[in-house]
Amino acid sequence: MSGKAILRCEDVTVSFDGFKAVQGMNLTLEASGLRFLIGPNGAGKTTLLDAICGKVRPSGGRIVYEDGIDLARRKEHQIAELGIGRKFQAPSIFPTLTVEENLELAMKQKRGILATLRAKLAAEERDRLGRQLEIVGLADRQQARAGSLSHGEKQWLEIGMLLLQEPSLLLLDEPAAGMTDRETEKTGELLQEIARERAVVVVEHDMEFVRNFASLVTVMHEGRLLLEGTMDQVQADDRVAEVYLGKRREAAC
Ligand SMILES: Nc1ncnc2c1ncn2[C@@H]1O[C@H](COP(=O)(O)OP(=O)(O)OP(=O)(O)O)[C@@H](O)[C@H]1O
Repeated sequence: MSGKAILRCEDVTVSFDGFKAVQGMNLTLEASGLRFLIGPNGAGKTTLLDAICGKVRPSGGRIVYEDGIDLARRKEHQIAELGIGRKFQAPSIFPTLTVEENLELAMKQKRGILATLRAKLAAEERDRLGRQLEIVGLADRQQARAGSLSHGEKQWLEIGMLLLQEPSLLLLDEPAAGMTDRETEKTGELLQEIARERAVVVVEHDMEFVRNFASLVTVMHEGRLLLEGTMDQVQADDRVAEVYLGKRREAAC
């Protein structure tokens, strides 16, 4: 691995009433790039993202961000302010507002001002909003009510809203779930694009999606790191086949 790490999970453990959902997990992320996090159900993938964004507190280990900030000691809102964005499966958009208004609100949150929607955006901000609409492919849906968007478009809008907060690290849970094939492809392309300038971690079950868009894959099993590598390496690994792909094959029978 080359480049500078933006995040290092060192021996991270998360317990729920004594049950270790994550146990001694290690993960290093560079400042940019798309990382897929895979593993069978219950492997601890979502819990690891929850620990990084402060939704749950690790019982052991360190989560070191940038130049030595230990996230395990920070509160969820502080972690968000440090530049870590989290997207859950269900989009949290305002359905009665337009696409543009949703993005405006996201931008104002970044400024930390509870301005009304009527407050004029500075020209520079307007440009940024326009660019964001282009990036997430919603330029022609700007005036549409968010509630009227397709499932895929809603997900992209939320990604756009998160990007306006200028995260250095973006964590996403199955962003393409429930999407059409075309939407899934667009989502993969979007993730690759946004991962040029920031670290992006995607928890994913759709192996075809991972195969099409992953360069580096981290496999978790029973709360631990099982393997890290390219999708080819992951697919060729017997342990992965046993714990993950094998289980999937059995399930499909
Ligand atoms: N709040 C909680 N309280 C108790 N147990 C939990 C809690 N959250 C998760 N777990 C347990 O921790 C384990 C890991 O769950 P987690 O959701 O992180 O796995 P996952 O790899 O994301 O799975 P999936 O792919 O099915 O979403 C599971 O056994 C789950 O039941």
